[in-house]
Amino acid sequence: MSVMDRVNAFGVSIISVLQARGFNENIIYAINEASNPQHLLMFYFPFVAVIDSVFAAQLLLCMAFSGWLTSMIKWLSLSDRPYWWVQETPYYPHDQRPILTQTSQTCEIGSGNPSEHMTSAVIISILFCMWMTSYLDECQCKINWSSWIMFPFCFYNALIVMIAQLYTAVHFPHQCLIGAMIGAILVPVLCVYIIDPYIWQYGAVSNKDTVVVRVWYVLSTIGMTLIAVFTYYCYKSIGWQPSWSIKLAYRYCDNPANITRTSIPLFSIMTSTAYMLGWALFVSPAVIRYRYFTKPRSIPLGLLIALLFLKIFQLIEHFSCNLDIKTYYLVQFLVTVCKPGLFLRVLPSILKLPYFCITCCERLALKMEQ
Ligand SMILES: O=P(O)(O)OC[C@H]1O[C@@H](O)[C@H](O)[C@@H](O)[C@@H]1O
Repeated sequence: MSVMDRVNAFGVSIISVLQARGFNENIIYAINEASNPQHLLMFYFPFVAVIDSVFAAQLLLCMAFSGWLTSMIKWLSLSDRPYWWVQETPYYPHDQRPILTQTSQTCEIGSGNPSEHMTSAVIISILFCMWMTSYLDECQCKINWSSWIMFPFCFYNALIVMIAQLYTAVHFPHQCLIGAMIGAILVPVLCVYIIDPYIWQYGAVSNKDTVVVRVWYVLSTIGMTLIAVFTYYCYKSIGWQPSWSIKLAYRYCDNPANITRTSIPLFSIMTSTAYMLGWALFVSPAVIRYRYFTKPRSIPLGLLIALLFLKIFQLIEHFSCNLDIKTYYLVQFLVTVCKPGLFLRVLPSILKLPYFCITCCERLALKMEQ
């Protein structure tokens, strides 16, 4: 028995205890959906962008980079998920194999380590706390005990998502902990060394032309894409089957209709690099002009337009999902690259339009009166 088998078996015992205890499945499903990395970028990001472009820019890069990193680690770690491991492993004697209940969210098809849901949950929690702290500072509401709320908030958020992930038998506990750790390390590193210096123009980037910095970011994204492609073909050349986990998922998933093509690491890498490219192309220090305290801006109009954009993306998704897989990926890639431009450049400018029109009308009326 390997150490990994023992760790996995310990995880299966925890999952069995949770499943035996029973939870409200609708709440568990909602928690998993709310921490789904694709949903965070697809739905949270546009609405966060309406409120605060700096928060949105931080969220976008942290999520995109973590998507790329976790997918790469998944490829390298080649790790199992509980729902198929219990049925495959020789660890248990035949008559003592535990039975894990499967739900409609169990059949994830990528390899299991780390949990991307956990990374996303930790990222959004920490960023939200950072944003809240800055908001309270701005409102002169310096609350000394804010850290007493913020840290437990992040911790309980992570714990709730971990329980939901374990309950659905998608991950082992250690995979959740590794996912959480990645999120907790990535946010400070990316914010302190990349995002904030660029947006607030301090440190090494402050002496450089924005265009030069942007070119560097684009080249970095291309480099990361090449690393992913290189890893993929290196693996293939040594006889690794990228589809190994997909085959296991189809073999052991009770209802294969629950398997979605967007849950494979390749799709996650494609969307992550597209978001990073969009970030490199469209994020600039100008995003500080559109923050929660910036006036005058019409937030209801912003929310409406964000909904409209989302509807358009849904339609594109609807029509492109019948295309062959390569064209589908290409369409998704192009749409994803444009999203940061739409939500961080176009949308904030539109929010100022009603006030601009009112000011123009007032000036015109004043002139006519004179
Ligand atoms: O590693 P996890 O938490 O199981 O997440 C895997 C995948 O889960 C899917 O539900 C998401 O749509 C993907 O974006 C994600 O890559």
